[in-house]
Amino acid sequence: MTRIAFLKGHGTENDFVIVPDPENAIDLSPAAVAALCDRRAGIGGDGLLHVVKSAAHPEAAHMAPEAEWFMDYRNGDGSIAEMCGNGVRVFARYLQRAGHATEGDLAVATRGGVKTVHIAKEGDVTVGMGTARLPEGDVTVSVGERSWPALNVNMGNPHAVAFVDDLAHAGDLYAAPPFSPASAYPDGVNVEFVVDRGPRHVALRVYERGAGETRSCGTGACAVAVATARRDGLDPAATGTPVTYTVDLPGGTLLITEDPDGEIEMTGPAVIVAEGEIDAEWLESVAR
Ligand SMILES: N[C@@H](CCC[C@H](N)C(=O)O)C(=O)O
Repeated sequence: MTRIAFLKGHGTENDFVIVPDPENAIDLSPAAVAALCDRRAGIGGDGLLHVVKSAAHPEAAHMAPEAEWFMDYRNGDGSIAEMCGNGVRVFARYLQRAGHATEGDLAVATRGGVKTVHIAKEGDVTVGMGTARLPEGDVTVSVGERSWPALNVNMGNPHAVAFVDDLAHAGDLYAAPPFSPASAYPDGVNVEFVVDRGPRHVALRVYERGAGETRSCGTGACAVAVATARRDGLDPAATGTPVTYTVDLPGGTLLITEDPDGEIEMTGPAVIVAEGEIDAEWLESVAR
């Protein structure tokens, strides 16, 4: 029986199946990814980190001179996303563990561009997430009878950030919260529900596009920090002073700093919990 190596990891309990495949030789169709991420019939994960050399992937070859490795990120339903903030920390932790990276700064290619990750020997990992875009346009997010205005924040991937009185008002989040206008997010959106916890301290729940409600979302935490800073009248570009928010998620806490040049840094844990082998015949049988 042919076997394919995998690992399992998480960042603030946003969990991933990791498939090392330097030469991009494994056919990871959307169906194969969804089967691997299935929590009952597969390994289980909010998403999958396909670890490929940039030079070996058509979407990343142009980044190869800057970043040897490409994070080919997939959502748990098999769809493709531009960026995953928790995933890129876990990706870097895997590269360190596998001996492909040492402590210090590491450039990682993603669909959202090249990100610089700072890896310590153990403990937290910090990643430069780039800048946030705040596309114009009013958006409303609903759950049952309740609805809220939401701020549009793009971290490479789309987010709608809604401030609520109580995180329980987001309900059971078994389905994607409807938004309007329907044209606001042609490719879907990640929705964050946010409450205040104290000065520069918030908590959130998130419904992730392609995964459902998850225990954490790194790009979501960055979007929330930027949205909250603007709501609070804090703009590092205007004051020349960095702003840091503590963001509590169901699975842990992330620290998000926005610099005066708009660059956002995220710090949080990245843990590898297991490694094993996938039965290649099973994968083949579920791949189509
Ligand atoms: N969990 C991720 C975000 C993953 C992608 C997202 N579901 C999307 O479709 O945009 C994170 O930590 O940022």
